Amino acid sequence: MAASRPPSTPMSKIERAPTLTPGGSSKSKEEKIFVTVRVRPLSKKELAMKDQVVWECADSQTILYKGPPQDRAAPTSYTFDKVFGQSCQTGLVYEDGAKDVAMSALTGINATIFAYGQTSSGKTFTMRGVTESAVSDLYRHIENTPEREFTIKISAMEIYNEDVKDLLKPGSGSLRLLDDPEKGPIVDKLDEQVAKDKEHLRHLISICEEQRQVGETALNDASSRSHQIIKLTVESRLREVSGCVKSFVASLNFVDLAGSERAAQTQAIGARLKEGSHINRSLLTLTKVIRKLSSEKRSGHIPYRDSKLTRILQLSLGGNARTAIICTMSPALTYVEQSRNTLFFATCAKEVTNAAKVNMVISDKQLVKQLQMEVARLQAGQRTADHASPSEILIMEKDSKIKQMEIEMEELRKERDNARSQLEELRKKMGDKQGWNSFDSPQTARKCLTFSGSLQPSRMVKIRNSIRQSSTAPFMLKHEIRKLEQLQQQLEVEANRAIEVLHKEVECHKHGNQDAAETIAKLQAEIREMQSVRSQNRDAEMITDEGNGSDLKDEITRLHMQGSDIAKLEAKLENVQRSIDKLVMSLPNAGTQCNESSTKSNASKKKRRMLLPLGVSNLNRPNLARAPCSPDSSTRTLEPEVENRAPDCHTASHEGSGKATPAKSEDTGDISSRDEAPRNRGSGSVNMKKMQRMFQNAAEENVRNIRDYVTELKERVAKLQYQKQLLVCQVLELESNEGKPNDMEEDPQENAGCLQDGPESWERLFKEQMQHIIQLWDICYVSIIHRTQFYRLFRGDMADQIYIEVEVRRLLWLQQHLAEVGDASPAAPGDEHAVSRASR
Ligand SMILES: Nc1ncnc2c1ncn2[C@@H]1O[C@H](COP(=O)(O)OP(=O)(O)OP(=O)(O)O)[C@@H](O)[C@H]1O
Repeated sequence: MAASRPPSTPMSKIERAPTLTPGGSSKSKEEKIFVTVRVRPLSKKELAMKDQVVWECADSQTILYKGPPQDRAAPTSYTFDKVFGQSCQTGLVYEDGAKDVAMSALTGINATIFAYGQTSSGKTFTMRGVTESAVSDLYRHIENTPEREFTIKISAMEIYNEDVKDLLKPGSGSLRLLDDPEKGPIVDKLDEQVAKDKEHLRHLISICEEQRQVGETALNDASSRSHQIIKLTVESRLREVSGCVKSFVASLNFVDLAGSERAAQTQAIGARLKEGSHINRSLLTLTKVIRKLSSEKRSGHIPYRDSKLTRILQLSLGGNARTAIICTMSPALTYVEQSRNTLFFATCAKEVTNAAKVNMVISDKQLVKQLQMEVARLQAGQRTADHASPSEILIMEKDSKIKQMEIEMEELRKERDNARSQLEELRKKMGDKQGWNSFDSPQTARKCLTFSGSLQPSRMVKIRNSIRQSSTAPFMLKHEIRKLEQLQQQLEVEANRAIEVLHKEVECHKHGNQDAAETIAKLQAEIREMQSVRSQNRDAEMITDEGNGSDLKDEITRLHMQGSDIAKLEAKLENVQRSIDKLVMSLPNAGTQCNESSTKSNASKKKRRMLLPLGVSNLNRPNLARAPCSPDSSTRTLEPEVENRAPDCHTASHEGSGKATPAKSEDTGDISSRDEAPRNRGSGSVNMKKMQRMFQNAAEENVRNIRDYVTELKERVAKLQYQKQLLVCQVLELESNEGKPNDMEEDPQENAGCLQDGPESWERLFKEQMQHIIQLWDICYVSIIHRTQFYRLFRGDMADQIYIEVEVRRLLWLQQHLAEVGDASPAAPGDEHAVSRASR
């Protein structure tokens, strides 16, 4: 029943109702048509006829039949959303019966208010007041809502004799009805005007009323002969426009129907009769539609299309709109049947359910802008994909390659990190096992310094780096220092032994050179004295070494102290050799075999004197950068197999002299060998001269052998001196680099790989390094003398590897130094200018 209707929305809420968020409510809301009944007062004619008032409003929603009993089946009480008695003003009817629905248009909800009733029941009277109030309220709301911009448009039509006519455009003829898929039925070419303001709208509305077909009937002097529909389109949007803001748009229809009439009562004839016929027919269709819509079985056919009125009002009848129907009726008994029909219609109408929803649209301007942006985006994508210029294609390809390279670089970084971590683990393990800070065996040290590969530029850099790493390692230097110390001691012993043997040989050789013998004896005494001093020093050094290990600086200092000793030894050997040379020259068989070597030896001695031997006072970098002193004055080629090796007595003596080795006879002091003694004893008839000559020849041979042996010792001492110099260079380099970060990454992996290399690899590496050294000699203006000495002394023994590396290291430093002073251009071999520079 209508009694269960929710109360209408107060106007105050409508005026300041919060604006709905666009898109916040697109869901429809079902709502039944709001139906009210207004009973007008008795008209003058009804009063004149003393017609009886038979309808009375019992309350605001109930109307009762108070007249004489008629049809017992007819109800006497009707309830609606609102009933307005004879004294109610139109304002109240609007407020309570239409305003809520009308103001829905401000929030995007379609709204329709129409009046239904018999002719002269007061439909036009009511609708004019309702429309006027709604217009007033619309503009009042607009004025109170400055944040939104509103637009109100008006169009108006009448359905007169089933023709649709434009009330704002008189003479436009009958307009067609079209079905729009979205909007529903629309009137084609219906004029629509924008109301500039409230007055303008009122003016336009008044024009519509003036254009409406009105005719005089018996019941109404100004009877509306058509259905009038004034349509207001209300649009609103926020004034601060953003891209996503949409507008509300809704239609507010004011429908003033023509009244049903009975021809007998209206006494219509002619046109009026025809009009009445159309009116009644369309109203009958409306009634059918309402009845259908109000029935429980709504799924059946709704005859909207049976009349233009129902077609045009289709959305307002059971569709997307809120609808309010004001049914007007006369209270007179005379029209009780028509009033009952109205109440029956109203009763049906209040059962019709609509499904109204907020209508949001994007304005054309916004829509165009949005579409333009979308088109631009699509065009850009299309151009990129299909119509890129050559330069754009190139850039895209580059970008793709860069991305690919970045990916590959990332993979390489990961591989590098993995390799480093694995290497670090390997180092730790090896460090734990053998202790990288202390090499106990020369073999281990040598393996650590092993290189392999070809002498490509990159390989050269690796060699340099490895040299930097390996040759500057303190433990390696210490090891080499110790080795040199041993060699030095060994040479001292050998030299003393050789001198002793020589001395005995000379003493036993009666016709030997007495001066030489004295000289040898004197030297022998000096050497013994030197040995005694060396033994004391060595005892003290051993005490130091038994501690926590001596400092490298101390080591090299001690080696230098020994260096003075070995220099003395070298000088003594020089003297001994000179004496032996004199002795040999005094021998009867002294031939030309010795002349050549002696001549060259003397020349070498002169050269050697021109060069300063390395001493303590030379321990500074510039001096060290010079070519080291020439240690040798002999032309004898030093065989690799005897280098730095203690020769045994047999190998020290040349072939054919082993049987006459003086060492074998030193115990007895006899110059004759034991092998020779029986021979002497068993040959008493032998000519003594012949015997003496044989002894003399043997003695001479011994002397020559001793001379060769001494020469060999000299060579070894010279090499020892040279090695010491290189070690000093390296120690100084190490000290100068102390605390500095290593600017080159160590490549332990490379060294680890070299551990597997053998002598063949070393031979190849030696050749490469020598090529490198020769190149650096040219670059660094190294003297020809130094080159010759180095080339002769280091012939590829693996034990000399460290000195090869040190030479490279020294030359690299020299190259860098010369580059800094701006003179590092390669010199042609034999260039005197170059020689002088490298020797300065
Ligand atoms: N509530 C009312 N109070 C006072 N007078 C009214 C009321 N309703 C209608 N009238 C008067 O009744 C007469 C007929 O009213 P109206 O023209 O509005 O009827 P109608 O239903 O529109 O008729 P029709 O269908 O023929 O056009 C008018 O003169 C009008 O002034």
